[in-house]
Amino acid sequence: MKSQFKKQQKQKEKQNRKSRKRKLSQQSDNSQSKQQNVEVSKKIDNRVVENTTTNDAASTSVINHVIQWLEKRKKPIPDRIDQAPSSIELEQIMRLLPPLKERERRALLRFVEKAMKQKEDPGKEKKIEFQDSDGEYDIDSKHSHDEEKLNSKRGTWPANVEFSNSYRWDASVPSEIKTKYSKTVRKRAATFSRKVYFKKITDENHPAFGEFGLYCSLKHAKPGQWLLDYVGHVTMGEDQNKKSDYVSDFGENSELACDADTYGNEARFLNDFRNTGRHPNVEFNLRRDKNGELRQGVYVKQKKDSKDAEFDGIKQHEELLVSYGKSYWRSRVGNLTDFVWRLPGHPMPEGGKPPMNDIHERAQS
Ligand SMILES: C[S@@+](CC[C@H](N)C(=O)[O-])C[C@H]1O[C@@H](n2cnc3c(N)ncnc32)[C@H](O)[C@@H]1O
Repeated sequence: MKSQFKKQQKQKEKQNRKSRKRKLSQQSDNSQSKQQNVEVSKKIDNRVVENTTTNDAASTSVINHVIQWLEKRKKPIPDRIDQAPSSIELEQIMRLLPPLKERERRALLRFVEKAMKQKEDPGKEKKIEFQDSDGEYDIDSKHSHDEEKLNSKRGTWPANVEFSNSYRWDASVPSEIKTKYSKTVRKRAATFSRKVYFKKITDENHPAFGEFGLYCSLKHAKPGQWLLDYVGHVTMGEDQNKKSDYVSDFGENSELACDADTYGNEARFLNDFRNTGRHPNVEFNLRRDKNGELRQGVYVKQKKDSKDAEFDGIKQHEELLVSYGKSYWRSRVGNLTDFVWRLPGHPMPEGGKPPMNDIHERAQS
């Protein structure tokens, strides 16, 4: 009895699907012929006629997208949708649907809106996603003319450092910690970020003259914008290499250390603001990526957190500067007051950079 009922149900669904397909192809034929009519009338009297076709075709694809979304989630497709006029609005379609959860309603609306937008301007949607999401490491698209120009500014990646956008977990990190921070690790492309570039510092007055620095390649990086992640070899904090100059605290309780000395990405070239005459313009913030992996993001500072009253983001070719924290410097140079010779917002002192300002020399003395 049950199985016969099921059989009838299945047959009904099959018929519904067929009639839906027929209807959709009729609708698209209709809209095509309407489109031709509009074209013809334009040619005859050379006037811009209201394009009714757009509305019809748009609603047809709205229905299409709604059905596509429901089918993918194996949700019943009500007959009422099949019988709906092609001019139906998305809001009305939503009312014809089986009761969806609020979360599902929002997901469906987002899906249809995105699909419609992409149809209007297929290039636009992709571009926005590329610039603002953390999916940047997934994309292997063609470079624009501007990017090529910026690429030529980029320094040569040091041969002794393995480039990667994924963390390398030390075998000694307990598996509970590793899974807490990266349940499903996404394979990231080993490509440079398009938002930043690194190059040798040629300004003799710069405290890190002769080393590398990290610069903004975007026309304007807005306050609060995510730029890239600090990536490296991850160990427990107590196991960190004390001789490395590239260690950043990591983990929700800073129980880990992320060392980019011989493994990592461009974020390893971030310099500290001290003695540059500038305030820090970026900061580290922990974030979870779309798969829930914990990442140490490098973000443009928020206006309210900047010590520079005029701060409004970072301009193209401006150096990104962070604060390493006092303890980083104390462990290397001892007394910080003696080490700092130029304050933010202040000009170069007369006579230029003082002797013995190189932190490596100081550390050895
Ligand atoms: C994480 S690395 C930064 C990138 C480094 N400049 C490079 O070329 O690899 C840290 C090292 O950069 C240099 N550095 C960064 N900020 C500095 C500053 N404000 N003054 C002097 N040296 C700095 C120091 O040599 C420090 O040990």
